[in-house]
Amino acid sequence: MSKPVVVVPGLVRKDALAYLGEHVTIKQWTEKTKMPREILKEWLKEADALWSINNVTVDADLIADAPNLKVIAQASVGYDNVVIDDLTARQIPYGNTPDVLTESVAELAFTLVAAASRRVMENADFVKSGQWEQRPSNIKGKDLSRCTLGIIGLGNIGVSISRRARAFGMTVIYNNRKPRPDDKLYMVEYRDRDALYAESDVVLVVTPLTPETYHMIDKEAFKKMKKDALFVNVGRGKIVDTEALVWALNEGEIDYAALDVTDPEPLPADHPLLKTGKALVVPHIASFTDRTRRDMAMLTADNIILGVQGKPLKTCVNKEVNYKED
Ligand SMILES: NC(=O)C1=CN([C@@H]2O[C@H](COP(=O)(O)OP(=O)(O)OC[C@H]3O[C@@H](n4cnc5c(N)ncnc54)[C@H](OP(=O)(O)O)[C@@H]3O)[C@@H](O)[C@H]2O)C=CC1
Ligand SMILES: O=CC(=O)O
Repeated sequence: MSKPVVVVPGLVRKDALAYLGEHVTIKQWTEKTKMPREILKEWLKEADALWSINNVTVDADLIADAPNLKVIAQASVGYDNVVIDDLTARQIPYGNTPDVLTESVAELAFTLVAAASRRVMENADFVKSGQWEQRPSNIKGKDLSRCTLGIIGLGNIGVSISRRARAFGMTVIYNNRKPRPDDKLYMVEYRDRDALYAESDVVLVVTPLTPETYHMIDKEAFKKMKKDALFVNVGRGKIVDTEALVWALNEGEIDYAALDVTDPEPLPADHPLLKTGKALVVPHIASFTDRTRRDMAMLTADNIILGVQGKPLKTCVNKEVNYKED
């Protein structure tokens, strides 16, 4: 019997691909350029599974002529490039990779908080350029132990960030659409969004990107933050209105930004955000450690292998169509 066919429309880790290849036939786009959507649609006509990647919009149109598709999986927690309802309508389970990256993402998020609060990058640059003594005296640090961290999106990653913040002596408040019944366990207190902006020295966003969170952080939000607030985003770039962020930094509505995610991505080197001189930006690396990327890729491969066999995925977003154990 021939093996199921899995389409991989870009580069993914070789070790996970080798493992996947023991179970299925892989059809991979290996060009450096993005796979044209029409070619992907053509390949999907014969496919049993798709290993999606975040620059591909996965929707009803993409899979319209793919009658054999049994599963789609991607190596990320966020699935804002995927129209889940379109897959559910076709009874196709979608696997993402929660949990395995939580600690790595929290570590990077807290690294941004700590580095930005002491302006580590700028100060290191003064040393490198021979300006140890000439560094401006207005670049002062914040004592995190005297600061309140406001986390918007206290989910898996938010909780993990809150633990790190408490270890640094920070007070932690949070906002979700509704309070968590277990929040006392984490020693964090719920606030509505406006109260969180008003009280926080550090505002950190780690929600998914949804129609509700798109541009949730806009001019009005920045106006409600403290003038010396540090703003951190590890959720998705489009949760923030980037123009409003540039405005807020230039006008002194907030003090500084530290970002793992931006809109656009990649952020061009001449982008006005970088010209503010008040932003620490890293290129979407929060889960980028060798161990974690391996775990994410292996979990994706497992979800695909299970899916093509008609078995329940390990991690499934649209659980209502996840296959049932006999
Ligand atoms: N930078 C990076 O490399 C990475 C970024 N991410 C991003 O982080 C996101 C969160 O991941 P994770 O913690 O695992 O996910 P979870 O689902 O565990 O947590 C998401 C949290 O966001 C809250 N939330 C959702 N919508 C809103 C809203 N409108 N307002 C306020 N809070 C909201 C949810 O609470 P409630 O439902 O009660 O509102 C929940 O607590 C991902 O979706 C992804 O976009 C994830 C991994 C890596
Ligand atoms: O951005 C990364 C993710 O896992 O989501």
